[in-house]
Order: sequence, then structure tokens, then C-alpha cells
Amino acid sequence: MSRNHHEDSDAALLDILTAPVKPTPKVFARRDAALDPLLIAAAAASGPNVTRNHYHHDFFPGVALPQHEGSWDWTKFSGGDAADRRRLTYKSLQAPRRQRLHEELEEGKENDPLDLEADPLKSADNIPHSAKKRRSSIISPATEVKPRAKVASTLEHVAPSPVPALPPVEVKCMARTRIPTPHGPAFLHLYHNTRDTKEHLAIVIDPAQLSDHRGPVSAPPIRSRTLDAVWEGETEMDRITRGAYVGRLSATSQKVSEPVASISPEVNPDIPSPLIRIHSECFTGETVGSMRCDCGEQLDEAIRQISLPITVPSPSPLLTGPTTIPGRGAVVYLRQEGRGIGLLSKIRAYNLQDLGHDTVTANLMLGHQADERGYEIACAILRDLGLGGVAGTDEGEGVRVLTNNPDKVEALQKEGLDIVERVPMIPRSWQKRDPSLVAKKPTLDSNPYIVQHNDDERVAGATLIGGNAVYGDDLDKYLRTKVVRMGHILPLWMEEQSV
Ligand SMILES: Nc1nc2c(ncn2[C@@H]2O[C@H](COP(=O)(O)OP(=O)(O)OP(=O)(O)O)[C@@H](O)[C@H]2O)c(=O)[nH]1
Repeated sequence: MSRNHHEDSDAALLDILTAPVKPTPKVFARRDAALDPLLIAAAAASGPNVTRNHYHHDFFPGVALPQHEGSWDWTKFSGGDAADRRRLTYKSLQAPRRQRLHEELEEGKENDPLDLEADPLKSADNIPHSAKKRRSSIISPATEVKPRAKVASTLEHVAPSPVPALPPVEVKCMARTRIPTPHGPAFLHLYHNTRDTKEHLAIVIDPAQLSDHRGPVSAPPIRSRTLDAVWEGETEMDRITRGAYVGRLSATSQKVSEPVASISPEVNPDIPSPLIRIHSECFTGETVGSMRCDCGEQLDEAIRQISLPITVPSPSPLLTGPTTIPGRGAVVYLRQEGRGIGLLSKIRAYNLQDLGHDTVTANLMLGHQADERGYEIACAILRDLGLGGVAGTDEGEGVRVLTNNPDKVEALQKEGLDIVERVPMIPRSWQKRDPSLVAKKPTLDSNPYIVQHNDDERVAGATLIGGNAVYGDDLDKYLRTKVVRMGHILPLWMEEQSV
């Protein structure tokens, strides 16, 4: 269904709803009104016996009186008596969506810990599971059908219990291992936590700790407190196996780590604060290579930028010139797919986007917020790594954060993260695009949008990590929406190039 078609239908419908006299009947093409905010609003305005699932029954009053002349042709409808109308009021066999959402409350949302009693096939319903943090239904309570008896009792049970404050989240690094990447070595840390059952990750980049050699300038190693702690009843081999070692692990080198000292070491003030990124899982962008979003390249770009060597002024007048140390920082990889709505809902949101809605509206239409992510776990992980400690204290180093998202910065600061700088992430496709390519479309044989970057910038990788810039209309639309609707701090490429 094209956008124009939608707009024509909207205009025609508005005419009818606002016309002083009834216009001649028009044929309206079928539309999936359950997803159309204008129709939902019209339905909500037209009477108390209306839900988004059967709004159309009340648009034409004669439908409630099937014997009456005009039942099927509303230009001939003359009213009928009020008693008849009451008797024939439409009754939905399906509870209004708001009620069903309340019923879903107890089952938890898609991202919540597994509820073993919940029926997993329930997720085949067309109901988003995230009811807890969701805004109230698009239909205002005043216009809804009264709850059926069964549902009413559920509501009584669920209704206004205040959300108890959650205890502070605790994290524990369960294991760590070295991962060679096209950008250099990284240490993958797997975390468990007390808030959800997901395995969140930290990709720590600090190759200096692979060797015992310390140059004239060195930064403190980025180590996990909980990983290096001695766990009850474990052997040295257990410690090595879960990654509590120092240096480079090999058949001939196995040195267990010591628990991290509680007082942070002094950091040379000439060494910039560690660069970090809080990255949210995106199966489509990172694994499938989807060009609907920039998540794949953001993950790659973050690892690349953090791995870049750091140039530090010479520590001594006796040494000539600046010295270079390996890049250091971390990507905290949170399992909050689709800005926290989960993959299932994100897939549905993509279909709504294909119908012409943007990423924010699509989330709202599914009953979600534009962004349902939280950063408490991320901050706990960073603190465990000695990063971004407590602002104004010497607990942990302050961090530079790679992001364009001001909401993310604010959320991290609210969690007490000491952010010394925000480092922007300019999409590759907006850094290097040749405006003359905009009019061209990719074909099966060639993709004129793909531009090779300099060899020193891009490293060929086995997967999407280390890949090149890619361009596409869906990607542009997504990036533009992030700037225009979500306030991401990024110069709009289209406007700059006057496209
Ligand atoms: N619901 C939804 N989520 C999406 C969509 N496209 C990407 N995502 C998710 O968005 C998350 C990444 O967030 P973004 O908004 O792209 O970027 P950000 O992390 O907020 O901001 P930056 O730090 O600047 O990258 C990942 O979890 C993706 O799965 C979409 O169309 N709908």
C-alpha cells in the first residue's frame, strides 16, 4: 500500500467524520487499520463500544440494526430506536488489547528472565510482551469496553501495585579469553548478573597486558575485579581455565592472576582516558549484515578505533619525540536486541517500516517505547573493569564514550559513570560518500555505493568485522531518523550535500 493511497484514504475519512452533511458513499480500500493511528483515533472518538480490533462496527450506526433499512447503506439509515440499538450493541469476543496487555504483565516481557510456567507458544500472539515499561494503550481508557468478568478479576490482581525499587545490580565475570580480531587482539569477558539471565559481554582491548614488558610510558591494565578474585574451592587450573591469568597463555606460559588491588593505580595524565562503547546486540546488523541499520559497522568501528595506537608525549627530556602505546578501552556488548524490544518485535517493526513508518513510529505502533534499553548492567560491568568509576573520586578511570546518542550519555551519567568526553561515531557511508553516486542504484553486477577505504583504515576480516563502508536507502533512512527523531548528534549528510 503506497503512502499516497494512505493519505487519500485519511483525507476522505476525515472529510466524512467532519462533514456537516453526510457525503455520498465512497468505497474505501481495505487497510490494516489495527496499525493505523488515524483510524484508531477515529475509532476511539466514535463511542464507548469500540476497540482497535472492531472499531468499524460503530462507524456505520445501521450495522447494529441488521433489519433496519439502511443497515448496509448508511445514506438511507434513519436512526432506529435507542432500545434496539442497546440490545444490538456489538460485543467483541476478543478482549481489548489493553486488557490483554495487562494479562501479559504476569508473563513478563520478551527480554525478561525466562518464566518457565509461561507458554512459549504465546509469543505467536500479535501482542508485544513488554507491558511493564510500556506507555498506556493508544486507545484512551475512557473509550474502552468494560472488562469482561474474567479479565476484571485478573486486573484486580495485577492493577496498581507500585513497582518495588530493585536492588543494585551485581555482576560477575565468569570467563575471559583472548580473541584475535582484524584490528588486533581483544579479551572477551562473559558476565553474569543479578538482574537478568542474559550473558552480557565486554570486549576489552588492552594488548599491553599480553606481555610483561613495560615501556617508559604505560597505562594500568584493564582487569576484571570479579574474574581475578579467588573463588571458593578452585584450583589454579580452574583459574587459568576461566581466564584468570596474566600475559599470554600458552602451553609453556600459565601465570595465574592476583586479585586486583582495591586502590586504583596512578595513571599518567598524558595518557588519554580509555575509549569505551556501550553496544546493544543487533543480530540483523552484526550477523546477517543487514543494511537497515549501522549496527554492524558501529561494532567494527568501535573495536577499530579503540585498538588504534595512542601517541603520548615523551615522558623524559632525555627521550626524543613522543612515544606510542597500544590502544586501550572496551566495548560492553549488551544483549538488548532491537533497542530492548527483542528480535521478534524488531522483525515486526521492520515490516511496519516497509509500510512506510520510521523506526520510532514502528516501535510505538507495536506498543513499545522508542527505546527500552537500560544501562545499569553496562555500568556495573565497566566498574568491575575499573573503568568510569565514580565521578570526582579516584575510584576507576574516567572514560571517553563512543556514541552519538545524547540519551545514552545521560543514562550512563545517571548511573554514576564518569564520562570525560563523548566521541562521535560518524557513519562510514556519510564520511566518504561521493554525491554523484546518489542517483545510481546498485545492480546485481555492481554496487556503486561500495567505496574502498584506504588500506591503513580498513583491514580485511573474516566476517563483517573489518568490512568496508556500505550504502543503501534503508540505511540512510535509519540514520536520518536517528538524527531527526532520536536527537542523535550527527551532521545530516543529506542536508550538507543538499540532497
Ligand atoms: N526496534 C528497533 N531496533 C533497531 C532498529 N534498527 C536497529 N535497532 C537496534 O538498535 C540498537 C542500536 O541502537 P542505535 O539506535 O542504532 O544506536 P545507539 O546505540 O542508540 O546510539 P549510538 O551509540 O550512537 O550508536 C540495536 O539493539 C539494534 O538491534 C529498528 O529499526 N527497530
